[in-house]
Amino acid sequence: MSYDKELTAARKAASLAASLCQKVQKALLQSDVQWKSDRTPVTVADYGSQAIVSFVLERELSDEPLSLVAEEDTGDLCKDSGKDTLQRITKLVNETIANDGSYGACTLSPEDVLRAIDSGRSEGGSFGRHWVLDPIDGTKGFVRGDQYAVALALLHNGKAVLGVLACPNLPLASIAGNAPSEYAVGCLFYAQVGSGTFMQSLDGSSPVKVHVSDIGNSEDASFFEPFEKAHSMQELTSAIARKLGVKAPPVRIDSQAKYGALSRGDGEMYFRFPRKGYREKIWDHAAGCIVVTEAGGVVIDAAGRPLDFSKGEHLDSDTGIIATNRKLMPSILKAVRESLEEKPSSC
Ligand SMILES: Nc1ncnc2c1ncn2[C@@H]1O[C@H](COP(=O)(O)O)[C@@H](OP(=O)(O)O)[C@H]1O
Ligand SMILES: [Mg+2]
Ligand SMILES: [Mg+2]
Ligand SMILES: [Mg+2]
Repeated sequence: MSYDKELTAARKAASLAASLCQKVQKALLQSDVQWKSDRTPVTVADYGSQAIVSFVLERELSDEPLSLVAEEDTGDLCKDSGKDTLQRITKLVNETIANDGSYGACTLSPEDVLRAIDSGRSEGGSFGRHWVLDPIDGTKGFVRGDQYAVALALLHNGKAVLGVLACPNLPLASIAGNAPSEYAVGCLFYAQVGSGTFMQSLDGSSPVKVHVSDIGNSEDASFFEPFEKAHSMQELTSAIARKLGVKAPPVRIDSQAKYGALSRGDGEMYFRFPRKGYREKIWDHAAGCIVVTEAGGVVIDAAGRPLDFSKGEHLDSDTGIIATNRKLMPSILKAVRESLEEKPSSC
């Protein structure tokens, strides 16, 4: 089955949302950053990006009802204290749509923006088609001026069938070994089931097909992990790396840009071991997962099972998530199993 039409819409939606985010990141005011009840940050760009993606998908795929599972909701924007923020978001969204030019003189009211953001309340599930959106994955990286990604995937009967990652701050050249890059930044990765993974610049250079690294000896391999210490147990990942004889230091960057970098072979492994009690969300992995698997990689949980996106907004991965190539997977799983057995249970 082809998802070409949906992929074209998704690439446009993610690119337009990324242009809104780039504009905000350049002039980010402290007042643009709020803290949600779960003590994680959200900015006008997270909301604006979600509104843009929802608007574009509705317009480009108007022949089917939109089912969107997305991270943000309008709870805080509907309060009196959210009025100014909503105005700011509405202005950003309308400027972004006007700059794009392909939707004529269309302008959204604040109520339209609230509706667009709240179209992301679908539960998803194992039947039918559901879009999955993280409007800014890596908000902490975004606020810090580092890596972040607009991550959009389509699930069909619980399986990711396409994924797009817009990574505005990711260099077009390899970031292997944290290489400082004087190259242009801004990558768009996209993949459709059975058709491989492609990368182009955000300003639309011709796409190149990408493939994960072919390195089969873990001593020659390097790994990505979250920048935020709170998001993954670095003591555990360094124990795993030691067991594998990895010499290179970890490359720590925010967001699913890690999946993008891995899909083009900048590194060979991505380890993510959240602390006990944390439940992963599907929007943090659906797009990155298919970008890596269509590039010839594998994405599994610590028990070696593929990620299951069919159970609503949560991923019930076992302990941690690993992305790598087929050659390295067996030795990684062995090192993970041994390291988990040796890990003090307090972590
Ligand atoms: N304690 C925790 N453990 C693991 N992941 C967490 C976490 N707290 C937040 N996250 C998730 O980590 C994501 C960022 O991934 P990374 O750590 O690879 O940059 C965040 O996405 P958002 O920034 O979209 O909220 C958030 O969903
Ligand atoms: Mg968040
Ligand atoms: Mg996220
Ligand atoms: Mg997010």
